[in-house]
Amino acid sequence: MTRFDLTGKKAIITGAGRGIGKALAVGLAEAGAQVAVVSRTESDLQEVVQAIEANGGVACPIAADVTEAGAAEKVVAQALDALGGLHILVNNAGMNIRKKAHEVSEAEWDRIMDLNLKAAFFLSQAAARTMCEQRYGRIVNIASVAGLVALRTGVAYGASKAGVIQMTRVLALEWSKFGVNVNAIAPWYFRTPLTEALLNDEAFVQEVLQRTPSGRIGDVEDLVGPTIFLSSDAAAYISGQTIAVDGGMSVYGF
Ligand SMILES: NC(=O)C1=CN([C@@H]2O[C@H](COP(=O)(O)OP(=O)(O)OC[C@H]3O[C@@H](n4cnc5c(N)ncnc54)[C@H](OP(=O)(O)O)[C@@H]3O)[C@@H](O)[C@H]2O)C=CC1
Ligand SMILES: C[C@H](O)[C@@H]1OC(=O)[C@H](O)[C@@H]1O
Repeated sequence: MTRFDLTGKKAIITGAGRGIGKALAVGLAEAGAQVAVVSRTESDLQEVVQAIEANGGVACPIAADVTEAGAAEKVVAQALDALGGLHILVNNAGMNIRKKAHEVSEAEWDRIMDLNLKAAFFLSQAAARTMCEQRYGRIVNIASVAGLVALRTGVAYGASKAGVIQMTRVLALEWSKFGVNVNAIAPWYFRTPLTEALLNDEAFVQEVLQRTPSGRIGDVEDLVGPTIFLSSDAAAYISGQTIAVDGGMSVYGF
């Protein structure tokens, strides 16, 4: 078994109904993990489960709104029941409402924070009870380069993702001694339903490419390898880190 093999590992991936989370769920299953896929839309989840099973993998759907009170405990309990254990949590579910700072409402701020940061924390807290007790766990938080540098994508979103990055560091400080490593991935633009409208505007795409040394928009497959790595034994001594998967964007000075 190679150090990147996830055979025998049980994983929860949130936001796995489409976009990045769907690619991560399929990828972790291909690497050997049994996966619980979480989102609100059951039909999306069934499609992902069928795709994983068609590849010979094991998956179970958990339809849930992770921002609901008590959802984290329920999702983790359902995954433990369905998979018989838990080793990996990928906090991927996230959303954005792109507004200038003058225009952001309290309700919009709360919606973004509730999903991107609060839900990720309480799912981590619920999963870590099992992970710390068994002295093994991998938590991978999907942040954004918006949490590292200032983007035009909105202050609430950027603050939520910066919060995810700092939450990653503090949870790593508390839980690494139990063999529970907590890391984050910070993507730049990838073509998904979340960014479809933006990336259908060729002028906007050209602006993105001008800030991207690699010269291309990310493909969701570019995120699968780094997520498998951080979920695997190969990352046994890595905790609290954020890996920018951004084509070099976050280091582009001038
Ligand atoms: N695409 C990009 O360019 C980038 C994305 N990211 C981050 O990557 C992550 C995934 O983004 P992306 O794949 O583009 O987003 P999508 O909007 O394409 O997919 C989001 C997924 O999350 C699920 N979801 C949304 N709200 C909830 C909820 N309340 N409870 C449970 N599941 C929910 C959606 O399913 P449903 O609606 O059925 O619940 C869907 O499966 C996010 O955290 C995003 O911030 C970061 C940088 C760049
Ligand atoms: C790179 C950002 O995270 C990107 O910006 C957006 O507008 C989308 O919300 C993506 O998350």
